Amino acid sequence: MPLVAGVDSSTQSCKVVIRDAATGALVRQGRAPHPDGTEVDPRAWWDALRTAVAAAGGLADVAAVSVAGQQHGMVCLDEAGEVVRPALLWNDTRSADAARDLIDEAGGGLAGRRFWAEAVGSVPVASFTGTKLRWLARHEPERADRVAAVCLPHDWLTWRLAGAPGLAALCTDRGDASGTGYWSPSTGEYRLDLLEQAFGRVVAVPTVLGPAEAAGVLDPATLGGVTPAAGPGAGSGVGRSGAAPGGIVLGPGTGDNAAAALGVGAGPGDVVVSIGTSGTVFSVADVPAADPGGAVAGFADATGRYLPLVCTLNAARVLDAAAALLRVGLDELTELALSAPPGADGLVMVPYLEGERTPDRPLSTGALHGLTLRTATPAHLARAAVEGMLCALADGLDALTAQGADARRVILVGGGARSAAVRRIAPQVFGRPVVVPPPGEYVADGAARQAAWVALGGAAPPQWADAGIREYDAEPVPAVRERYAQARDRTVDRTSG
Ligand SMILES: Nc1ncnc2c1ncn2[C@@H]1O[C@H](COP(=O)(O)OP(=O)(O)O)[C@@H](O)[C@H]1O
Ligand SMILES: O=C(CO)[C@@H](O)[C@H](O)COP(=O)(O)O
Repeated sequence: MPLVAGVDSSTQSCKVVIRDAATGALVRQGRAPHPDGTEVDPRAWWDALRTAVAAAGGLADVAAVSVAGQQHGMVCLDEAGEVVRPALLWNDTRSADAARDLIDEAGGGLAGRRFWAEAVGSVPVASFTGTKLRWLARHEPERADRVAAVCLPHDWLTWRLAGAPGLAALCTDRGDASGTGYWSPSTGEYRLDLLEQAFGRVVAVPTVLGPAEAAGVLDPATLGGVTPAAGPGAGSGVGRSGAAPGGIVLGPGTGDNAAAALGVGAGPGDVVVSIGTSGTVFSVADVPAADPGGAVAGFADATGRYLPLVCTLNAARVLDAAAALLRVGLDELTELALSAPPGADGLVMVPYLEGERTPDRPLSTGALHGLTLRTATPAHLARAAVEGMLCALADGLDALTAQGADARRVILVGGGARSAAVRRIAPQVFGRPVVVPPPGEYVADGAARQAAWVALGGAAPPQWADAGIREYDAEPVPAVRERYAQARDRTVDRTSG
């Protein structure tokens, strides 16, 4: 059976998995770090992809590869296909004013938000590509003048794998297109009028492919010296082993959350909570969402359906920050958090360390409330960090269910789900059991499953064996969320200095 590769080019790193297309069995994998920051030269992602592919033993023996990536990042290209400026990422909040302006231009207030929710499924926030284009047009007009095409991180990487064959060859998928702010999940069409409104003129945008439509063929020269397979089970040259005679097919790819939904096989009644750099809460739906309140983004998924999603800017890094503050590792942070009582005796952390997207408070800062001599301990702080991060996600879960999501099962994934404290405290905060698949790369797995769908054909992605799940249940502790609700609006904004 052929092998397939899935890539997750996420905020903090690039991960590559090679799996058996028919069974989904993991054959080999690799990873490489990304630079820090909310503004990144896309060439750094390309270098990381090459390194991760090499660490995974190369792609010589795979039949198809799909790239999933962090959503929304603005990658601007000039006529020659060169990157115009470092990409502004989903967690870069400099375009918050642009988001507000776009809402105001549509009538402001609820009317403005309703307009956007109905037009493109989501109310603009600083994360979305269209607001970043508005920021570019306003703040860097000379660079803006050079822009001939705009695409997203996964679109650009797929295009590079194809050998960067001209701007007309750029392509994307429904899932990632739905996070731009100028593509409508309900009609399946670009809203070039809204792109023009945001940027001042229309530029080239990627063709939106169907869920299992090929994006082209990998140009082996692009991976240079890292293509030859080196790992166990690897083949020995393009066109040999499982690779298709016509070359390695490129799948359409998708946004990382849509890929995670594919990777965990999310179905009716499932809500996925992902704790990575972002915290996301989402489900797969048969009808598009349009939440004028703005908490739920009405994205599309990677199978032809929809992916209503709530995203916070502050998730796994809240734990990283708490560990750094306490000068402990993540394992010790877990031990500390679990040694404090639920509710941390009233210590509450509002986790807006990077500003916040949901609720829309791009300038906010984090806060600690309830400090007393009793709660001024490392254990209380560790517990408050885990609970505060989870309370923000629980608010997201409420927003998603208010939009009609059926949350019979919460599936917890992402780097933060590796923390035993997160796994054990989540049911107390969410008020329902959570299931946790074995630690893995579910975004890259979803991309691999899409690649298998492209390689094998068929009306639906191939069924892969369930990785097995572990259920965590605990008595709900409503007081934790009640106390958080008292605290979450009491934060100060960051100063310009
Ligand atoms: N055992 C652990 N406990 C808590 N956090 C962890 C643990 N292992 C990894 N992480 C965190 O997970 C994050 C990376 O998760 P990941 O889902 O790969 O993020 P992203 O997809 O945004 O790059 C890092 O911030 C890392 O510190
Ligand atoms: O902006 C969103 C979703 O709308 C984020 O979920 C990004 O897609 C980044 O994901 P991670 O790197 O945190 O997985």
